[in-house]
Amino acid sequence: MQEVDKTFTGNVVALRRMSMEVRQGDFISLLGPSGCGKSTALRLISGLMRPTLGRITWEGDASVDDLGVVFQEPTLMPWATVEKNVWLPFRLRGKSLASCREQIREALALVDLTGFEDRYPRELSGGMKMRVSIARALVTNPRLILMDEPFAALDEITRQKLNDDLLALKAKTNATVIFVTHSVFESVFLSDRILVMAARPGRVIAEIAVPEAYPRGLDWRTSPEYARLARETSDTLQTTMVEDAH
Ligand SMILES: Nc1ncnc2c1ncn2[C@@H]1O[C@H](COP(=O)(O)OP(=O)(O)OP(=O)(O)O)[C@@H](O)[C@H]1O
Repeated sequence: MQEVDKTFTGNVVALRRMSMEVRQGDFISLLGPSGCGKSTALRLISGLMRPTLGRITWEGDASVDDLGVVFQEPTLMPWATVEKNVWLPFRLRGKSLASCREQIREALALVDLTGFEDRYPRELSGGMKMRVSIARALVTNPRLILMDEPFAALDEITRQKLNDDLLALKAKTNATVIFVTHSVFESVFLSDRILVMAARPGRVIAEIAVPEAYPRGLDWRTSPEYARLARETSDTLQTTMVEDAH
């Protein structure tokens, strides 16, 4: 993404000169206050919208058709079983359920839902529904996973558990992830790069590196380096609020 601008009608500058380079295996967080353009950035990357200015380019065999997307709401089909929900990306590509069963089984195993294939969404907790949604995003083995505040609606304990699970999954698959969040702690825990954004106009004001190796767990969450980076990130975010107040 190079020097991308997105302006909506009414002259709302949702993004100004946003640049970002994503490499295989990166875990990047977009962190910022409401309205700073985080979701707009994801929509541009996913091709749901086009930039007003600037370019988004894909290198090698990466492409906009090779994405998995996870939203804040799990957006499962209530009338379909877990297995059929996870089958959806394949179904949209014209593949039969029988031909995808093995991949669906593997994706459900990755999110710890083996044995839940025949359940319906109403029989699952909020955290489990989110895991189904993650399995659906992973099932095609996409080059890039976009996650838009996936855990924001969950309670703190479930959220921490899913953060741990997401990193375990990253360790297993070396997934490349762009993760939108409002949470300083989540961004420092999960990512290796944090892009701190400010609103009006939406833009990146700082990039903070988190040079801690994966896998990360409780030791990382309770380490002095984690606390120091959370402080630095929080202070940087604070400057966006001060600007906002003026
Ligand atoms: N389709 C649209 N038409 C007009 N304005 C829009 C549209 N989508 C977003 N905006 C505006 O663009 C700006 C950025 O919105 P965006 O949803 O990307 O922010 P965000 O950082 O994801 O916010 P939040 O954290 O609240 O989800 C906001 O001012 C928003 O009102």
